[in-house]
Amino acid sequence: MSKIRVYEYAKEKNVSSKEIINKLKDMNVEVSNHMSMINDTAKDKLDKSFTAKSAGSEKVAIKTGNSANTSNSANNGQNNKPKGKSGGGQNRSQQRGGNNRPGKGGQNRRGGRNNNRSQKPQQKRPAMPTPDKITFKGSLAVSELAAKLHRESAEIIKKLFLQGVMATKNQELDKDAIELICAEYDVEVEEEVDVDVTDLDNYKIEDKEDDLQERPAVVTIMGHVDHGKTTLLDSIRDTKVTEGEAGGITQHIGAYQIEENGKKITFLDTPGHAAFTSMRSRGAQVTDIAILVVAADDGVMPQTVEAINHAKAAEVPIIIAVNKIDLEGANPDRVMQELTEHGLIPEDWGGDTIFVQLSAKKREGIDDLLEMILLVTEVEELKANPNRPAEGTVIEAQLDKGRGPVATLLVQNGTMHVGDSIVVGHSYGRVRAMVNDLGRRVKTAAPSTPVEITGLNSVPNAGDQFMVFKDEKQARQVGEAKQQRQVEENRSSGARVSLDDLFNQIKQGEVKDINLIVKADVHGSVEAMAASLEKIEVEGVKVRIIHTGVGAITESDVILASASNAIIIGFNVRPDTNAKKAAESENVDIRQHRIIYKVIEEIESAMKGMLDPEFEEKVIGQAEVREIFKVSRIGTIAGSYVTEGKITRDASIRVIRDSVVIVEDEIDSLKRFKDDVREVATNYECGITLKSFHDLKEGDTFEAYVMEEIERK
Ligand SMILES: Nc1nc2c(ncn2[C@@H]2O[C@H](COP(=O)(O)OP(=O)(O)OP(=O)(O)O)[C@@H](O)[C@H]2O)c(=O)[nH]1
Repeated sequence: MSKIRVYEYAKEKNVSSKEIINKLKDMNVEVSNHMSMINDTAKDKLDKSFTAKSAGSEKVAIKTGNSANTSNSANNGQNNKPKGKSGGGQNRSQQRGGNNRPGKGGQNRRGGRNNNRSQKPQQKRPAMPTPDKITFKGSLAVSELAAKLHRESAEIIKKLFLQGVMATKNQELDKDAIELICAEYDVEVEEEVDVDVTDLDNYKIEDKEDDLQERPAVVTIMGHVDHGKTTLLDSIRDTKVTEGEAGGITQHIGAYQIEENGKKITFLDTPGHAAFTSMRSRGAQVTDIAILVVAADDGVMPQTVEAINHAKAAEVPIIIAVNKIDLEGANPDRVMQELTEHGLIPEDWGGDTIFVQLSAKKREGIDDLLEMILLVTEVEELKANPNRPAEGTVIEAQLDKGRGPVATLLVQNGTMHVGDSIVVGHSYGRVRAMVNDLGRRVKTAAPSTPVEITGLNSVPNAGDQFMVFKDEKQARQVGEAKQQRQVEENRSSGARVSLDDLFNQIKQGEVKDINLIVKADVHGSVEAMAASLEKIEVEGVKVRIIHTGVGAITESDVILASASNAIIIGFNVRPDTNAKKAAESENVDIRQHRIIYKVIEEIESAMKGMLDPEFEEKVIGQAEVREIFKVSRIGTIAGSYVTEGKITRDASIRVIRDSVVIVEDEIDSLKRFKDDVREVATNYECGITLKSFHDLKEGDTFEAYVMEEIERK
C-alpha cells in the first residue's frame, strides 16, 4: 500500500492543500498540515468526493458547450501528478488507467463519461439528484428555480407551459408557482422570511392547553358623559378593595383589582372609552368585558352608542349597568327599549344581554354587577399560563421626578417578577420594583394583575406591548433595536412636531399626544410649568411631559425630543452649543420663554391653531464679558468681546450666566474705545453698559437679539 502526502494529492487534483485538509477534516480524518500522509481509506474517500464533484461541474461544462475543457482539466490533473512518485499508488494509476481503458469506465465514472461525452455530448449530462427541499425568499426567477431543482430552465418552462403559464427564463415566479412546480418534483418548499428582531410577536411563546389556568377578567367601564362611570369605579373600589385589606392605601395606577366570592376581577381605572380605544388603535386588546353605564334618567346618548360600537368592534361582551335608578326620573325600561335598537336585548325579552340596575352613588346593585361579571368570566373561559415569562400591555406611563420612568403594566400572560429583564414598547430595562394598586410592594404579578413598575430606560406609551425575556442580553438587544428603529422611523418620516404646524397635524389625526420636554432654571418652575402644561387638553389632544430637568438644554434633551417627537420648552434656560447644532440637524423645535403663562398660552393656542407669531426673535450675536469696570457716574461697563455675529446698539440683550438667562435688558451704550458705535462685529472688543442691570460679572454672555416680523405660512 502506498501513501501520498496532502500537498501531492492537492497538486494532483489541482486544488489547494487547504481544501484537501478541510475535506479530510470533514471526513473526520486528522491531518496536521500539508505534509501529512493520507492513508488509502482516506484517499478512497477523497477520490470519491472528487468524482462526485467533477460530475457536478460537468453540468456547467455542457451548458457552455465546452466539453473539451472538461477533458483538458482531467488531463491536467494527470499531468500534474508529482514526479518521482510513479509508484504513486495503484489506485491512482488505476484511476488514470480508467481514462486509457474506456471499457472499464465503471472504475472511473468521470473518465468514462468524458470519453463517451466526447462522442455524444448531448446525451451524457448526468442528472443531479433532485433535492428533497428548497428554500427561497420572496420570489425566484425560472432559471433560479431550475438551478435549485438541478434542472434545465427549459424543463421548468415546459412544466409551466403545461400548467398554462407562459414564462421566460428570467420570469419571476411567486410562492404559489414555485410550490406548484416543486410539487411536481415532490420537493418541499420553505419560504425564508426575514425575522424582524424588533417585533415582539417573534418571541412569543405558545402555551400548551394543559398549562392554561383560569385568570381574572379585565373589565373596562364605558358610557356617556356624566352617566356615572367614575362614581361606579369609585364605589366598586371603595366597597371592595379595602375589604380584608385593612390599612391598604388605594393608589391610582390606572387599574385596580378586587375580590368577589373568592375570585378576582381587574378594573381598568380609566373612565371613558378613550383608554379603551386608544389602546385598541395600537393593537392592544386588554379588555375582556365592557360595562356600559347608562343613566336611567337620561337614556342612550351619543357616547353610549359610540361605546357600544367600540365594544362590538373589539368583540368584547357587554354588560349594561343601568345607573341612577335612585333618581325620581329614572326609567330603566326606556333604557332597555332604546338599547334594543342597537342589538342589545335583555334576557327577559328573549335576548342575551345582561342588564343590571344599580345606583353607583348609593352603592346599590354593585354586588349584582360583580356577580354578573363573574358569570360572564366563567362563560368566556378566560385563561392564561402563570408559569412562564410575563407579557402584556402598558396601561399608563409617565416620568416621575424621583423614580424615573414609571409604567403601569397589565400582565396578560405569565408571571412577572422583580428583577425580570423586560422590553416595553421602545424602552427596556429590568423590573426594579413593583407596586400593586394598594401601593404595596410586590415581588410577583400573575396574569390579569396590574402593577406599577420602575426600572425602564424611557417612558413607554399606553397601549405598548411588553415582554419579559429570560435572557437579559437578548432583552437589551431587542430593546436597543426597537429604540434605534424608532429613532430611524422618526428621522425618516421627517415629520417632526413643531408648534407652527401642530394644529394641522392634530386636524389630520397625526398627533394624539403632544410630547414636551421642559427645562427650567429652578425646580419650582419646572414643576409649576409641567403641572400647568399637563392640564391643557384641546380636542382630545393631550400634553404629555416626557422629560423635565433643571439647567441648560443639552444635546441629550434634543436627542430625546427627536426620538419621541417632542418639543422642548426652555424656561429661562438656553440650549448649549451642541444642543443648538443637534436641534438644527434633527429639526427639533425649541421654544424659549421667560414667563410661565406665555408658555401655556403658546402651547394652547398652537393646539387650537391660533398660534399667530407675527414677530420672531432673531439672535444676531453674542459677546463675552471679559472685564468689568465700575465707574461711579456711569455704572458697570462690561469690557466685552464679540464671539459670534454682531452686537448692535438697538438690540435687546439677554445676560446669560452658566447657561441660565439671568436678565433681559436693553443696551444703554455701546462703545469702541471712547466712541459710541452703532454695531460691533465678531472678533472685536467693545464696552457695553445696560440700561437697568449692572450686576454683571466676568464670564457672563450677552446674547443680542432683535424682533423680526415673520411671514406666516
Ligand atoms: N343620583 C345619582 N347620581 C349619580 C349616580 N351615579 C353617579 N351620579 C352622579 O352623576 C354625576 C356624574 O357622575 P360621574 O361618575 O362623574 O360620571 P362620569 O360618567 O364618570 O362622567 P365623566 O367622567 O364626565 O364622563 C355626579 O354628580 C355623580 O354624583 C347614581 O347612581 N345616582
